[in-house]
Amino acid sequence: MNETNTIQVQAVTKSFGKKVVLKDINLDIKQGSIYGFIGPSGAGKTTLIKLIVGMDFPDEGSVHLLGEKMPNLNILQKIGYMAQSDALYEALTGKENLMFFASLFKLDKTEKQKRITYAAQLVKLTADLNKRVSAYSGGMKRRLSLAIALIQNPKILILDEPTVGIDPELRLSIWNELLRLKNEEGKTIIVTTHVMDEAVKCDYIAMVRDGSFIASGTPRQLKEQYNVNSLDEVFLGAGRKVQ
Ligand SMILES: Nc1ncnc2c1ncn2[C@@H]1O[C@H](COP(=O)(O)OP(=O)(O)OP(=O)(O)O)[C@@H](O)[C@H]1O
Repeated sequence: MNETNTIQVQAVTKSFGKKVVLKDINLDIKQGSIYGFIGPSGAGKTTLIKLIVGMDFPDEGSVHLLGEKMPNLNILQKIGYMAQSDALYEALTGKENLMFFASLFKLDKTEKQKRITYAAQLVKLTADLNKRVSAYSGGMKRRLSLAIALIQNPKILILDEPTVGIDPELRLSIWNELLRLKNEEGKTIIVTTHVMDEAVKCDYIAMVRDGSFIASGTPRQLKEQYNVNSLDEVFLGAGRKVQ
């Protein structure tokens, strides 16, 4: 398998009990692109992300990252994952959290220090690094989680609603950095979002509803296909088509 096919999802199906949460999902994500999953609450976005990261198994089908079948512990160093709920050590400071997560990866001392400084600056937490996380606001915790996802300089970033609870100015600067990481460093990024103005910044979008992709393509292709001017209208149009 070629490394340019960074993420491949083939005919994936997943159920919880009798509820089918993902139905025959196929994805082929090339290196150096941003892929967005957009869709209403309960559509199956987080479940799909967990299968891609290797936190759960599909019932049918397969997931490959960088040519390796998932789940696979050997490539964890290459994946930065930010979950929807923050998994932080509240009794530790922001810096201690970053140091802890950095120590899980193979980084030498200088590199570790450099990455902590970079990640903290990116999410504008440098001035608050010595405060305990229990004193952080919700938005600060999201920002720290994002910094942790970036700590080992992974090739692949998988971010579940990374900008929820973050103010518009910082959201913009985080998106600018995601675009830079893609353009200059060739990172491959998956994000989930409810926000159309973020979806527009993705190279490809999959609109997810009831466990299926109801539409997918570049933002431009989708608007042309539905002959509309906004992704909101594409989503409404695609939803109507499947009803
Ligand atoms: N571990 C689980 N056990 C049972 N049902 C689950 C489990 N995880 C998810 N589900 C169900 O699967 C469906 C899809 O959930 P999922 O979290 O993937 O949606 P989502 O699109 O990420 O929603 P949101 O935007 O609210 O995060 C929901 O109906 C949810 O209740």
